[in-house]
Amino acid sequence: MMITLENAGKRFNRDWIFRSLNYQFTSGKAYAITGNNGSGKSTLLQAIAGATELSEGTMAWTGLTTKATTTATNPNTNLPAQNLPDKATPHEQIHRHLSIVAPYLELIEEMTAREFLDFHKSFKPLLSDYSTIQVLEAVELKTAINKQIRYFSSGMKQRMKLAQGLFTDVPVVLLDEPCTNMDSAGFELYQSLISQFTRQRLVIVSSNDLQEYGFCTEIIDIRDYKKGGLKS
Ligand SMILES: Nc1ncnc2c1ncn2[C@@H]1O[C@H](COP(=O)(O)OP(=O)(O)OP(=O)(O)O)[C@@H](O)[C@H]1O
Repeated sequence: MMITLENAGKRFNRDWIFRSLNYQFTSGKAYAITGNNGSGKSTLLQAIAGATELSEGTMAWTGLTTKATTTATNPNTNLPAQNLPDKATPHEQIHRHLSIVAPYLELIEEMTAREFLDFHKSFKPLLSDYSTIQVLEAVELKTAINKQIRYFSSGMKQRMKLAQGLFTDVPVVLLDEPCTNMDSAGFELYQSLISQFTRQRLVIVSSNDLQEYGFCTEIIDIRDYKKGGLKS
């Protein structure tokens, strides 16, 4: 699958956050969005997620396969359904195909770790072969399985967010400052999880910290897309 930005721009009031951004993100690759504080990394990530509208240009997700049966055919061509031309996913459905880890997305503090993951998987399945317990084990939170999230430390909450983000069965993983509040063991865990669970997916990391985005092969410096002023 692909995410394509064409002539994309976003502004808040009179300030352009980014502009004239042409870019194609493809499955199986990892991308980093870098830039100083307030430069627009999170804004770009939210635009890619379809959570914020662009002010100009377009953003399209194409090539997402709906699990067609082998007997389904295109009535116009009689070819198997998987040969149908790529159709852009409607923006209101994009959220179904992504997981996002971000400081501004809160956990449900009244729930225990187990309840939270069970609730989450009723909307989006976990990676096959992973039970709630196995996911919590993988992020080293098994001993906190029945603890309410409100009593978690900030680093434990971040591990919980990573569990939700990386173990959800979706093709696109968006990570905004994914190691916020993590200690050195947390960074190591993050890097190990990334190498195990993101290989076949499209991953985009918004960060200034090489420990968070060092595995990415493509770098987008948001400061390269600042040209232009207010169009009148
Ligand atoms: N809803 C909004 N309304 C107005 N301005 C906004 C809004 N959201 C973000 N901004 C502004 O857009 C700019 C980019 O913010 P953004 O959060 O994308 O930056 P960032 O690069 O992710 O920053 P940081 O590294 O500090 O997380 C900032 O100047 C911010 O104040």
